[in-house]
Amino acid sequence: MRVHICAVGRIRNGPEAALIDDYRTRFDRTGRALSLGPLALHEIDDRKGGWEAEASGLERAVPKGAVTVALDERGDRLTSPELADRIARWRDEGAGDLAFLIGGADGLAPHLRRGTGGALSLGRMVWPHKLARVMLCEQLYRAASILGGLPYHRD
Ligand SMILES: C[S@@+](CC[C@H](N)C(=O)[O-])C[C@H]1O[C@@H](n2cnc3c(N)ncnc32)[C@H](O)[C@@H]1O
Repeated sequence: MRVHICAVGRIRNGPEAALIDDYRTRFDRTGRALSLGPLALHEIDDRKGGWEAEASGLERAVPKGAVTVALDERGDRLTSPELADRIARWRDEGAGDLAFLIGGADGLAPHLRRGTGGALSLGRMVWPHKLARVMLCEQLYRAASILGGLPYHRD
């Protein structure tokens, strides 16, 4: 199952880019034996068009038929093993693509705040979109390490 992050805003250089690259590489390496990945990033321009343009950019970036999960602070608060279980279930049910959606400064348009795979919260506080992307990449790597039986996650 291919995994996608469709996110408003561009991250070029800096600490967030380095962390995202690191977790993405680790996810791809660990996921290969688990039929997970690669992890693709799709960035939507946040400089023109406002909310509606961002929403249609996100919709265009999502592969046809993908299970979609919105990142939203009002979403489901899962443990890391619960997220890993959900990802394994979508994979085992035959989903070809899994796409996570991250909004920009104004958040996701209301109709995108819950995907076909629900909404995922990283806690009740609001994080900058760049940090939300880093945290999601880390949780994806953590999920792969849990499913692969690696000693990275400790309860
Ligand atoms: C700066 S936040 C936007 C906050 C905006 N006020 C809202 O109502 O969504 C940018 C994006 O980061 C993600 N994000 C921020 N905090 C989050 C959290 N606690 N859980 C899940 N996603 C979060 C969401 O995708 C959000 O659209």
